[in-house]
Amino acid sequence: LESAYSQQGAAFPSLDEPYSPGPLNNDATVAATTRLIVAAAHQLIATVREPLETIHDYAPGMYMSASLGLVTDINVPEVLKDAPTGLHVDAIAEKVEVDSGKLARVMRYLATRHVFKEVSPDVFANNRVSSVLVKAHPLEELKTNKVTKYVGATGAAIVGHITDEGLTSAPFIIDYIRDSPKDALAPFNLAYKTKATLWDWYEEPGNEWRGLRFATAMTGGGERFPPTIFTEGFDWKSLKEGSIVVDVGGSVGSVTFAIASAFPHLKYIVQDLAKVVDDPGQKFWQERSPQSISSGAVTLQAHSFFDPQPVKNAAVYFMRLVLHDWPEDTCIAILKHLRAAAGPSSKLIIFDMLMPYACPDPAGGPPPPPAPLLANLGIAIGGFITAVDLQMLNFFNGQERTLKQFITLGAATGWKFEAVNPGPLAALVFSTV
Ligand SMILES: C[S@@+](CC[C@H](N)C(=O)[O-])C[C@H]1O[C@@H](n2cnc3c(N)ncnc32)[C@H](O)[C@@H]1O
Repeated sequence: LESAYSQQGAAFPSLDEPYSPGPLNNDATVAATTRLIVAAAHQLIATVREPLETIHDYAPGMYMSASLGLVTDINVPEVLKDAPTGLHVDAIAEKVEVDSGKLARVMRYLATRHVFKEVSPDVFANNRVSSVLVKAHPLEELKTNKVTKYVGATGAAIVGHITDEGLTSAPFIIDYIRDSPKDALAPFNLAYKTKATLWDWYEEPGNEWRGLRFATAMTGGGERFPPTIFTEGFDWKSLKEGSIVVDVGGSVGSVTFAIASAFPHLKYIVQDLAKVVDDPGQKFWQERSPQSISSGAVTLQAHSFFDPQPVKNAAVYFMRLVLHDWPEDTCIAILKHLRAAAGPSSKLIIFDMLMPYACPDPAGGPPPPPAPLLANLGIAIGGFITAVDLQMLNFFNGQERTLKQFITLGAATGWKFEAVNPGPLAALVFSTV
């Protein structure tokens, strides 16, 4: 890593400095090397550590969620943004209006795990990790305006979503799996005593700001994946001028933005629930590319994918990270609506993660990493996917699926599997049978 950086005339970024995207941010070799180091370091820790110590580290994982949730909610990274040498916890506590002694304990818990730096006793500064939680508005606005608080701050929005409705629901995973309660869609429904899906719950009075936060989190979730996954996952150039591409459950349309920027000869329709396309959706495009909307190149359309698909015979229907939100029977309903609207040459593209086993897959797959590393590189690759998988269970009884499970879903709904472009987010291409 050091030599790759020095070839660029840059030093490897320091953990003590706030994050800024370096010259090798999207470099595939650097990313692969980083993953190997992370997987090896984590496996080494598990190997050498006393097992009880490992368990004592894992079991209280909820304190990490609670601590991250607190500092994000009360805007600590924002307060530290303009104090590169750090601030005494008394000064931080005064600005964020909480008890200083308790805040110091949370800050030390996090600094011990490399989120913030304890520069000297009780003096804390942002580091590379905590700095990604800085929000996009002045502190006074953050304190008073819950609705706009997370807008434009994807890292904070992801943490907010996970450590608020996610953390509240997670303990109910135990009851949900052990007792299989018949009338609960997911652990979330047990926790909040509601029959509403998370999406409907976001529309209830008092929760709208959480829905908005989720939309911001999704934009950030999307930025995690290089745009080449979408632009190279399918041969968009082969489509005729003016062909229609539908982004189903597209949220604000961040994938469409990546594809439309590279392939302006196509017409795009981003569909999502009215709340999403009308507000954050319009804002997203007004900020990035208002001419795409005014020229008609991109249309935002309120549509539920449980209703018949209004755009018939599109060249492509695609979905990113939609099917993982839903259990099998619901995915089948969504895919059948698309199949009913499809024409003979329509394609379906599913951008979703493929669940990798922690052991070699007897059915094949990419070459395994060097022994004795786990086949899914442990926390370096499998860590994120298995966490999102449990998150999908937590909120929706959804799941991350293996390639075989996607092919089966397609076959059950009239979509024939054609090809897969693997990667951090796979692009699975289907055609009509
Ligand atoms: C996990 S997000 C993915 C968003 C987007 N595809 C992306 O990758 O940025 C799932 C999306 O499904 C949308 N959604 C939920 N229920 C829906 C429905 N019945 N019809 C259309 N969209 C829906 C949500 O509003 C949310 O934007």
